[in-house]
Amino acid sequence: MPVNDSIPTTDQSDSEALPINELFYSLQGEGQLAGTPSVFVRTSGCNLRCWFCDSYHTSWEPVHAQWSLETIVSEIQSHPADHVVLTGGEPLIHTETVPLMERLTELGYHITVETNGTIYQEAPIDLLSISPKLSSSTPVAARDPAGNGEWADRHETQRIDIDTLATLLDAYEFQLKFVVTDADDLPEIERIVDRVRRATQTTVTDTDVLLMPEGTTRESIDERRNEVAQLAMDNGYRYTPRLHVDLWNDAPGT
Ligand SMILES: C[S@@+](CC[C@H](N)C(=O)[O-])C[C@H]1O[C@@H](n2cnc3c(N)ncnc32)[C@H](O)[C@@H]1O
Ligand SMILES: Nc1nc2[nH]cc(C(=O)O)c2c(=O)[nH]1
Ligand code: SF4
Ligand SMILES: [Mg+2]
Repeated sequence: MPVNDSIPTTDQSDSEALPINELFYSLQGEGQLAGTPSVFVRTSGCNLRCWFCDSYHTSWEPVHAQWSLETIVSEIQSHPADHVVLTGGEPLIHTETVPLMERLTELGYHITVETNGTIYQEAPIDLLSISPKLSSSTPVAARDPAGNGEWADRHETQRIDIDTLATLLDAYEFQLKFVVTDADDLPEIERIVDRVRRATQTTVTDTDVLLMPEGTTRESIDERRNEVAQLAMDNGYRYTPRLHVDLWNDAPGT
């Protein structure tokens, strides 16, 4: 999934440039702000390797061009939205996202950051959409999309960092958005939420916890939607759709 070739790439000495995989205008498909017109800025590179990653070309096989802060901002301004979603890959591995968020805040944008919750950056973030990764995301050999389980140990070691999660919750408005593959994920979600509650100063209500069905196509979401909705009801958690998948299936740039 290459980036838009018509955008000039910057020279490598630009200290605020970012590796951009794609930038597009859509409706926020997930979480509390689902349905909100938003510009998505997708950085490339990730410290984890979920077997199901729906952004394969930012994690398993990164593809990107270096875009200057000015280019990113002017591309954002070309769309009729006042919400920006910074995602990836893992956007917070890049310190250059901080000046970008500062500039966007000066311009009056609402900023959501989609993150796996393993990295803290101090930045003007309006909603931190944290998606802590469960053991069912680990790329064991049988589920490895690119190799033979070489990433499994590293992913397993890094995917949950309770202290960082607590720091993030204390710093930002947040949602905790878990990708659910089946009912076996629920005990682990409860354990993580319980550990985070004990580590943070911030109140985490059950409706701050969102369950989202795993799946990148209408067919796969159809298979899980009702089971995940029922699990949300049974536990008092919130359900979130994947509205973009319902609307546009797996079309690029949506
Ligand atoms: C590609 S990730 C990028 C942000 C960050 N690395 C993270 O994982 O939160 C964006 C969102 O898509 C979710 N996601 C990725 N693959 C998915 C899949 N196959 N089914 C459902 N959600 C998925 C992630 O959990 C996260 O909430
Ligand atoms: N429409 C739409 N909504 C989204 N919400 C979070 C996304 C992401 O990939 O982070 C995403 C995405 O890729 N598309
Ligand atoms: S943490 Fe996010 S970007 Fe990284 S592999 Fe998992 S879903 Fe993909
Ligand atoms: Mg996505």
